[in-house]
Amino acid sequence: RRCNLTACSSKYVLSQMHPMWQGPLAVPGGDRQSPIDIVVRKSVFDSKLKPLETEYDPQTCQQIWNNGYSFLVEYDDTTDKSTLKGGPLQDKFRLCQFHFHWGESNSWGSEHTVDRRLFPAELHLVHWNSDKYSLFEEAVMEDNGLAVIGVFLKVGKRHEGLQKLVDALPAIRHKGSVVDFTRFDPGCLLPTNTDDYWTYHGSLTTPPLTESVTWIVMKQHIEVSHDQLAVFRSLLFTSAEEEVQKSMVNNFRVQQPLRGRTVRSSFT
Ligand SMILES: CCCCCOc1ccc(S(N)(=O)=O)cc1
Ligand SMILES: [Zn+2]
Repeated sequence: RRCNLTACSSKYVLSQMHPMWQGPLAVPGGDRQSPIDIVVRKSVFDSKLKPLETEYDPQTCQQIWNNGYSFLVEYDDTTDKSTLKGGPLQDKFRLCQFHFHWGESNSWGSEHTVDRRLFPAELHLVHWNSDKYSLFEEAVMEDNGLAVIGVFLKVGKRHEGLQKLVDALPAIRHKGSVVDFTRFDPGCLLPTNTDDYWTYHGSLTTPPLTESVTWIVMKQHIEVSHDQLAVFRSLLFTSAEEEVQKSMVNNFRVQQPLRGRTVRSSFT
């Protein structure tokens, strides 16, 4: 693993080039990077944190595609039809896509950890602040531009709602493949209890790693079956033209320094 440490002033964290898709492990001046380890006993209960309010319209679901890092289910975010508000948020946020991160084995794969505990996968529901901005691409550059809900996946019973998505994956095995995907309610992927969560200010976990995300990490996980997760691993990082096919696994970023941030909890 090549790591060209650059000379670093106090302002710059050590920058290491990392192989594969992760890009730089840290960005110059990055003091609110994601993901992080959530140290439960150091999180601070905040009674002002409200319950999450999600209103997702399955009719806004459009397509599912393999972008070479993960697979994304994309929603029509030209109107306020699928929205998130409440929780730690002051504004209304529009759902634009959801995707997952997972490992090559069930022992790891999540991006966030809880007291260093790794989960086999993690779901990210990505929303942008439609009260303040008019496009995701605009919001992604702003401090309060994005809100991402993180949900941990555990291996257990089969997730009936997920199966429609799993059945679509063979059609998008290669990087760049897109297929229509409609009438999918992402609410079915949320845990039954959405009142208990941790929240902190962080960043995108893939390039451009911009520090524009209010993270909302659910305390309660969802369960998916071993076989459902195995289909995630049948996806490929590589496009159909490339000679060497690489299976899409371990598409997670390593935990980043907390840099003095406080993680708040909505529960005691
Ligand atoms: C200007 C184009 C940006 C494309 C990248 O968008 C992203 C990247 C990462 C995440 S994640 N893993 O932190 O939820 C969410 C959205
Ligand atoms: Zn993600």
